[in-house]
Amino acid sequence: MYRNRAPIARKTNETSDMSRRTSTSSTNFSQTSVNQQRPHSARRSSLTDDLFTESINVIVRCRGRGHCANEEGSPNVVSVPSDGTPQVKIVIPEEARLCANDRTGTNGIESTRKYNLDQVYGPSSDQTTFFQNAAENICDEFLKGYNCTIFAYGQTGAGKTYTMCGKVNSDSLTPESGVIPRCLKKLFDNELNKDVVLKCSFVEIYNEVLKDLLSDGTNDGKLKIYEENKIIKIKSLEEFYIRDFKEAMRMLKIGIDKRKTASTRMNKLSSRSHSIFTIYLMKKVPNGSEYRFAKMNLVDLAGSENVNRAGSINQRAKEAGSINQSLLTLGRVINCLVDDASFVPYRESKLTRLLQDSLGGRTKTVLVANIAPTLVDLQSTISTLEYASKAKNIKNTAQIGPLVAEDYIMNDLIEANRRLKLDLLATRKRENCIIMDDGNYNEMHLTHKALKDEVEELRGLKVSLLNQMDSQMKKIDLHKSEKKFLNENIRSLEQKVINFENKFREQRRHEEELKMTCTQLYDKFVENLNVIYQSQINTRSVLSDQILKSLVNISSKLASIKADDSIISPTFEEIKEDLNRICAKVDNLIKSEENISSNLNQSCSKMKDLNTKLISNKDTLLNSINNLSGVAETQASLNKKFHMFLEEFMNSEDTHFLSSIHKEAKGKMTEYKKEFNQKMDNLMNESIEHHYGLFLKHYKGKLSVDEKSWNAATEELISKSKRTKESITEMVGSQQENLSNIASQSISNIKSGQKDMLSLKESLCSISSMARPLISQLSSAERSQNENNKQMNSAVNGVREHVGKLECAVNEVVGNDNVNLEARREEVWTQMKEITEPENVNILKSSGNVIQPSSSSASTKSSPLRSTIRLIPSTSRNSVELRSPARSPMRSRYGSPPKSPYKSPSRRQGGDNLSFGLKRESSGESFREAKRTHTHN
Ligand SMILES: Nc1ncnc2c1ncn2[C@@H]1O[C@H](COP(=O)(O)OP(=O)(O)OP(=O)(O)O)[C@@H](O)[C@H]1O
Repeated sequence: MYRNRAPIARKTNETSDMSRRTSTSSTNFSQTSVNQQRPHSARRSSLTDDLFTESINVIVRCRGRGHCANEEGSPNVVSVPSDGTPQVKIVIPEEARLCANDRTGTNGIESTRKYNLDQVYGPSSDQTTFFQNAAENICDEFLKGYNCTIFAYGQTGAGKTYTMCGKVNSDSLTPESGVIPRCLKKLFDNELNKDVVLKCSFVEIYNEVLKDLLSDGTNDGKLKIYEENKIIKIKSLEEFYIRDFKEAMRMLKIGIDKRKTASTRMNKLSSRSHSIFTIYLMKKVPNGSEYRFAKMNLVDLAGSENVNRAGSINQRAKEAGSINQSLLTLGRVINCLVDDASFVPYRESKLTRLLQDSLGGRTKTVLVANIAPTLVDLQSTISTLEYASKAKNIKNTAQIGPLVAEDYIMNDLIEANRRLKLDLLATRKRENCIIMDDGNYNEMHLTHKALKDEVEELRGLKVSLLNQMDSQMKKIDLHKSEKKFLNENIRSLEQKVINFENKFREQRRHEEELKMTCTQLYDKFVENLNVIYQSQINTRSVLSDQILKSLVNISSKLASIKADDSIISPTFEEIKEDLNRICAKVDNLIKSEENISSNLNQSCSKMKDLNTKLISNKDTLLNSINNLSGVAETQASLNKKFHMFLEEFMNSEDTHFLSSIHKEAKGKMTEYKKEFNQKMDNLMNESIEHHYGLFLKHYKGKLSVDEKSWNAATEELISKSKRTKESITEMVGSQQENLSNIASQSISNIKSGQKDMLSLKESLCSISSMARPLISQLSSAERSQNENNKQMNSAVNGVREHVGKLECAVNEVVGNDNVNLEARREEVWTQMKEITEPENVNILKSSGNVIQPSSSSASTKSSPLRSTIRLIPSTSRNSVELRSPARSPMRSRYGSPPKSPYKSPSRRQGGDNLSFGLKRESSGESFREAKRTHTHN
C-alpha cells in the first residue's frame, strides 16, 4: 500500500506541512481528475449514448427479531413473501391497535399496509445472498466505469452497518461480511485487475463535522466539501492506493475502528455518524492509453432514533438530534426530487451535500432500506418504508466516468514518490527521530496491529481453550472417578456373582440331596403303601370271603328254608307242567306227522295206482302203435302194390291221367299226414294236461289239509315254548331280584358295618363261638343246596338240550322234508316224462292214423313212487314240496315207521324227577339261548 503523502512525521512542523501539502495534493487528484474531465467534458456531449435515466433501485432488508424486541415482547408485524414478490406487508393485530399508544405509533393506522419496492429480503437472507442479488450487479456497473452509490438507510439497530460492513475482522471474507468487503473482493478478483488502479477514502459525518477515518488526524478540521464543475469533493481528504484485497480490508478496518460508536438502549454498538467509504477506480480503456475514472460511494448512515426509546441523553441526545436532522434533510431532498421541485435542499446537511450526485445526479444508486419486523419498531419501519417508496421515484441519469490520461497517473505516482523521498531525506536529517517511509510505516503499523489483533485473538482463543481444557480435565476427572466407582461396583458385582454362583451350586447340591432323599422316601412310602395295600387287600379278601360265606350261608339257609316250599317247588311244578305240555304237544306233533306220513303213503299208493294206470295206458298205446305199425306195413305193401300198379299203368298209354291221379293222391296224403300229426299232438297234450291237473288237484287238497294241521301244531308248540320260557324267565328274574335285594342289603349292612368293624370284631368273636353249631347246620344245608343246584343245573341243561334237540329235529324235519319234497316232485316229473316220451316218439314215427291212449296195462317195473312220501310244511307255508322219505336223516336215524326222535327223551326228561337246582345265571343263559334258537328257527 502506498499513499499520496506520508503524514507520519507527526511531531515535526515539517511533517505537518508536508501532510498538508500532500493532503492538498491528494485532493488535487480528484480535482485534477475532475479538471482532467474538462477536456473530456467536450467529449461528454458526444457521449450522449452513455447517458440514460433510471430510477433509484430501492431494496428493503428486514432483519430478524432483535434482543430489544424480545425483551419488550413485541410481536412481529412485518411479513415478507417467501416467493420473492418485492412487497412488504404490515399487519397490525387488532388488539395492538386497540391499545395503541404513541410508542408503537399505531394510532390511526390502518390494520394492513403493503409496500411495493424493487427487491425485498427477509430475515432468512444471509449476507452472501443479499450481496449477490442486491449489490453485485452495481459492482459490475462500477467496473464498467459508472459512478455508483449504495447507501443504507433506516432506524437505529435496523442492520445498516451489518448490511454495509458486517464483520471485518480478518483479511478474508466471512459469512458475516457485508457489502463493502464483498465489493472489494469482487473488484480485486476481476480478471482485468492488472489494468485497474484502485484507491479508497473513508470519511464520517459526525455532528455535521467531517472526519477522515484513514488519516492520522493531521487533517482534522481541514476537510471541506466543495463543488467543482458540479462534482462534490472533500478538500484534504486522503485517498490511499490499495493494491490488493487484504490492503483494502485493513484500510476499511482502520476506518471502522475509528468511527464513532456508542452503546444505546437500542443498539450496543450504535453508529453515531454517517460514513462514506469511497472506492476510486481507474480502469485502462481497452486498446488505449487512457484510464476510465469512476467512484463508488458505500454509505452507512447513522440510524434515525427515538431519543426516549433509545434512552439517549446528553451527548447521545445531541448526536441523535444531529442524525435526525440530517436524515430529515435527506427526506426533504428525496421529497423534492420526487416532486421534481425546482430547488432541492442538498446544502442543508453535509450528508445530502455529499450524496447530491447520488440522489438525482449522474450516479447509479441503490438505496437499502433496513427495517425491523416488530411492533415496537413499527413507526420507524413505516417511516423508512415511506421514504423508500418515495426514493423509488427518484430518477438518476447514470453517466459513465471521464477518461484520464495514463501519463497523468504516472506523473501522479512519480510526484508522490518524489515527495516521499524528500520527506524521507528531510526527516533523516533530524535527530532523535525515526525516519521511515509512511507506506512502510503504515504497513508495519497495520501489520503490527494485525499481529496484535491476532495475538489478542490467539490469547482469547488460548484462554477459551484453556477454559475448555480445564472443563475437559474436570470432566475427565469426573469420568475417572465415575469409572473408578463403576469399576468398584463391577468388582463388587462380580464378587456377588461369584458368591451367588457358589450359593447356587450349593443350593443345587442341596436340591440334589433333597431329591435323592425324596426319591428314597417316596420309594419307601410306595413300598409301605404296597404293603398296607396288600394287607388291606388281604384283609378285604378275608373279610369278603367271610362275608360271602356268611352270605352264602344266609342265602342257602334262606333257600333251604323258604325256596323249597314256597318259591322253587311251585315254580318247578309249573315248569314241569309246561314241559309236560310241551312233550304232549310234541307227541301230538309226532302223531300229526305220522298222520301226514300215512296220508303221504296213501297219496303214494294213489300215485302208484295212477302210475300203474299210466303204465297200462302206455301198454295200450304201445299196442295201438304196434297195430298202427301193422297197418303201416299193410299200407306199405298196398303202397307197393299200388306203385307196381302205377308203374304198369304208367307203362300203359294213358300216362297223363295217371300222373294227375298220382299228384292228387300225393297231395291228399300229405294233408292227411299233417292233419293226423296235428290231432295226435293235441290229443297227447290234452291227455297229459288232464292227468297232471287231476294229479295236482288231488295232492294239493291233501297237502293243504296236512299243512294246516301242521302249522297249527307248530304255532301251538311255539307259543307254549314261549310261555314256558317267559314263566321261567320271570321266575329266575324274581329269584334274581330277591337275591340281589338280599345281597345289596347285605352289602350295605357290611359297608355300614365296616366302620364299626373294630367294635364288631369283638362281638364277632363272641358270635363266632355262638355260630359254630349254626355253621355246622349251615354247612349241611349248603351241601344239600349244592346238590339241589347240581340237580337244577342238570335239569336245566336237560331241558335246554331237549329244547335244542327238539328245535333241531323240527328244523331237520322242515328242512329235510322240503328237500325231499323237491326231489320227489322232480322224480315224479321225470317219471311222467318217461311215461309220455316213448309214446310221443312212437306216435311221431307213425305214418298218420289217429291213436287213442289206452287206460289199461300196468307196468311190472318197480318205481320210485312206490316209496312212501311225506308231506310237511316248508318254511314258506304256501308252498308244498314232495320229499323222499328214504332220504330223510330223521328216518334213517330212528328207523321206519317214522317215530319222533324227541318223544322218548322228552318223555324221559319230562317224566323223570326234574329237580331244578337254582343256578341262576347258567339256567337263565340256557333259557335265553334256547329262546334265541327257537326264535331264529
Ligand atoms: N440481517 C441481520 N442478520 C443478523 N444480524 C443483524 C442483522 N441486521 C442487524 N443485525 C445485528 O443487529 C445489531 C444492530 O445492527 P447494526 O449495528 O447494523 O444496526 P444499525 O442500523 O447500523 O444501527 P445504528 O444506526 O444504531 O448504527 C448488530 O449486532 C447486528 O449484527
